[in-house]
Amino acid sequence: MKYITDIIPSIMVRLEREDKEIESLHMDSREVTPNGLFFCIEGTKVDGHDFASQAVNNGAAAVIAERHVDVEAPVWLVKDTQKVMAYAADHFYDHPTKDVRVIGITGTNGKTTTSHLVESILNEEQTKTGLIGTMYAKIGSESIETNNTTPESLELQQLFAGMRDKEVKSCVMEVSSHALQMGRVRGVQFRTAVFTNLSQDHLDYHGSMESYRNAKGLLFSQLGNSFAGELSTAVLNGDDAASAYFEAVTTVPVLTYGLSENNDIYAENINTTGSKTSFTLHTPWGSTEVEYPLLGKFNVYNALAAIAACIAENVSVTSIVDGLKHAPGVSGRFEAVEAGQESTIVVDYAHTPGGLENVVQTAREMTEGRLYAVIGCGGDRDKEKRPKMAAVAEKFSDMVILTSDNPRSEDPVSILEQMEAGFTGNTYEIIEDREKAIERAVFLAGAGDTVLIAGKGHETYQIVGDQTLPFDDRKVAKEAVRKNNKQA
Ligand SMILES: CC(=O)N[C@H]1[C@@H](OP(=O)(O)OP(=O)(O)OC[C@H]2O[C@@H](n3ccc(=O)[nH]c3=O)[C@H](O)[C@@H]2O)O[C@H](CO)[C@@H](O)[C@@H]1O[C@H](C)C(=O)N[C@@H](C)C(=O)N[C@H](CCC(=O)O)C(=O)O
Ligand SMILES: Nc1ncnc2c1ncn2[C@@H]1O[C@H](COP(=O)(O)OP(=O)(O)OP(=O)(O)O)[C@@H](O)[C@H]1O
Ligand SMILES: N[C@H](CCC[C@H](N)C(=O)O)C(=O)O
Ligand SMILES: [Mg+2]
Repeated sequence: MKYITDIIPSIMVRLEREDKEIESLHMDSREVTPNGLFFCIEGTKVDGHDFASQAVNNGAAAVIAERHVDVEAPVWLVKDTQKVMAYAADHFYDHPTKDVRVIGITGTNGKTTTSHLVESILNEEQTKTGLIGTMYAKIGSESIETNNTTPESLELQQLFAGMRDKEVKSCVMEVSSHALQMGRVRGVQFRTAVFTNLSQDHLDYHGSMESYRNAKGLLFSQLGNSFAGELSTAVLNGDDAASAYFEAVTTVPVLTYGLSENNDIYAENINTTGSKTSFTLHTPWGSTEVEYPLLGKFNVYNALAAIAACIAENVSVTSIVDGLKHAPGVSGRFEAVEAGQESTIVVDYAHTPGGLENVVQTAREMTEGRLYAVIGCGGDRDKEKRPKMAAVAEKFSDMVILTSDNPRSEDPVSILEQMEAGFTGNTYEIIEDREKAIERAVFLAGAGDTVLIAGKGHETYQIVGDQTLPFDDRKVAKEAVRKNNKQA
């Protein structure tokens, strides 16, 4: 049991307030339980202030709001409920990140992949680690469903508290630019913060590349001395121009990684054999050979980011080498689909021009025959990336099939027209139905050819309007091979 004054810094409160004992924190009126504290959040669809009375009817002891709401319970007025909620959650759960070391990863692409590499390395030394990201949250081997890449603060701090209770020593997490901008991670004590890369995404939300970058910068500007008095570390991709900004906004020591020798940590002699990559790793403390089961230059960066983060976390070189070697493939990231077909079929999560460029190039390099790219762009997301993704796919493939990828509330045909504007030639087809688009590519591809199906990766659904329908690129591709064999 805690009092409101125990969890809300007084400086954030605007007017006098009546203290209350509270047992739980809520941002959804429908989930409020007796003696809960309800935070009114203005969302994109509705305004939480309109649900304050429902929250009180459900037993809320008090309400935290940005403006007056007419309810039979004390109302505490604050400037920004979402940010106050983040601090309150950290206090409510008694600062879990004091005990759980948090490694935060931000950047446009590579967060999920890098976090899994870090997890694999940490598991060499720790029996139970935590992970929070796009696909799920994990406490040891227990997987917990999440909605967002970086959950809202209440869910996030609850996850950290669960980790602390289960004696998790370290947690690696993806920190999205949305989360940084909305303050979901305020109060989180990051020990190591990692930057992967910056390229275009989410301009619908951030407005410009500069404010997108600045949002990511919040991870580095909020780094400082940890509760334990230890220094935090900023791990930066020294080959990416945005790192100069992150270095400028942080006060903590910086460790850089990349392919150029100017970096503290860099790779040399990169080699690919079968499904494995190896390189010579150079660090200020010595050199060693590493090997891991991922392909592509972009994954060299992800491996280096994971290595640098683990060096910052004092993990031994032996564990780093072994952890990378034993790293499992990440679901839906350059995942090969095997259904006995003659062609190579790869499912990937590239959903930005930068991500797609890397992955199409990697597919091109490993393809002797023709490369077929099946791509789409999400609805209710950055519109500017649509023609750019089409252009990038056209540049490196022999044929592009444009199709739907979570059109959400938008007209799928209009999304496809916006993508089509990016083509300069005519080696493409437009097949709105994703299943048919995949079937078409599988039908066209023969021995030596590759079909790259990008955009949905691990997703097992297609969001059309407000319906979430089952859809898994891997299953559909397998079924397409089966149908194709039957017809032949
Ligand atoms: C734009 C955005 O970030 N939206 C998030 C937001 O939802 P919303 O704004 O639609 O909320 P809303 O439905 O309008 O409701 C407003 C408030 O009223 C409350 N409410 C609502 C109804 C009711 O009856 N009672 C009630 O109290 C809601 O609980 C909420 O507190 O709050 C939800 C709960 O935390 C989030 O799940 C949701 O993320 C949605 C799913 C989303 O798509 N977010 C994306 C843009 C996002 O955050 N992406 C990033 C980056 C991904 C990447 O890596 O590229 C991420 O971290 O996931
Ligand atoms: N370091 C990288 N540089 C460029 N592209 C990358 C890199 N790593 C992965 N990609 C591409 O981006 C896709 C998504 O990778 P991943 O899921 O690791 O990124 P993410 O940052 O977690 O994405 P999200 O923003 O959706 O959480 C991959 O499928 C691949 O195509
Ligand atoms: N985290 C990204 C994932 C995009 C995946 C793609 N399949 C889409 O729906 O646009 C986003 O929410 O923008
Ligand atoms: Mg991710």
